[in-house]
Amino acid sequence: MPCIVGLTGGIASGKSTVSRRLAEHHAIPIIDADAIAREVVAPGRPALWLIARAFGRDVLTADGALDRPRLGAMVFGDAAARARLNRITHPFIIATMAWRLGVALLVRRAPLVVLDTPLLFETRNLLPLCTATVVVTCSREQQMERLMTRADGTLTEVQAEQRIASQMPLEQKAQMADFVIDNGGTADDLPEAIDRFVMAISGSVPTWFGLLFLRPLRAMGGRS
Ligand SMILES: CC(C)(COP(=O)(O)OP(=O)(O)OC[C@H]1O[C@@H](n2cnc3c(N)ncnc32)[C@H](O)[C@@H]1O)[C@@H](O)C(=O)NCCC(=O)NCCS
Ligand SMILES: Nc1ncnc2c1ncn2[C@@H]1O[C@H](COP(=O)(O)OP(=O)(O)OP(=O)(O)O)[C@@H](O)[C@H]1O
Repeated sequence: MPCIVGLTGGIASGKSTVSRRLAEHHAIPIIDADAIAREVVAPGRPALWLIARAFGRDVLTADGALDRPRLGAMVFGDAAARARLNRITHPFIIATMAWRLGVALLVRRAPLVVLDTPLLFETRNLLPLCTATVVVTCSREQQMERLMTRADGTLTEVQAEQRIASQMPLEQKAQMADFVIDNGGTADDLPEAIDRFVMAISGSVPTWFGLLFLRPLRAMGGRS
């Protein structure tokens, strides 16, 4: 029985860094919601047309692509606008993720697949599929600092704070998860924490337990 791990965290807490090591060092297939979220809004795709209809043609660049900074500025400080964007994009993202999960499990016969999903606990759409969940954590100050550094001057402090506030608090996610990868140390500390997690997931959560107990519990909205 394969194991499907839902990987999540807060914005800039280190999910992609963890995913990269899981893929490169442990050969685990990763299905990356952020990457798919970009694919489904590529020029010519129906989601982009729906976004332009809902938010106006101003959210497109001169060459017809999505103006991500502009749309980001519109949705991260406005819950209603964000919900509207999520209603458009999430069905396309979920369908693509489910399809790729099917390919990884049935065609590639992967024993373990990771769904890298920032909003795993917020939307709960993919939670019923997961046999285990893991959250990448760090402090709020580290989140701010990493987010600002990565944005390289393109985000104001207020915008960075809005992005953090648009997600469930990281401590709450950590409480809901089966596993936590602490990324509160340096980048050099992280590989060891990831490898410990891989050992734990390979040994201590029998998939039958996840499928029989954790998944139905999550589907009912209960805590794992
Ligand atoms: C608003 C958009 C255009 C901003 O693009 P931008 O390039 O600045 O950010 P990027 O897509 O790289 O996302 C960075 C991080 O922001 C956070 N984030 C993205 N979308 C959302 C959202 N709707 N709600 C809360 N947090 C979000 C995630 O932690 C994500 O990892 C883009 O994030 C988007 O289209 N979001 C809607 C799709 C979505 O929900 N994606 C998240 C994965 S399901
Ligand atoms: N332990 C660490 N110390 C310092 N910087 C780190 C550490 N871990 C990751 N980073 C850096 O922090 C930034 C955010 O990391 P990463 O992109 O992995 O986060 P994420 O959770 O995937 O972000 P997002 O939610 O935006 O997709 C990156 O620039 C990364 O190089």
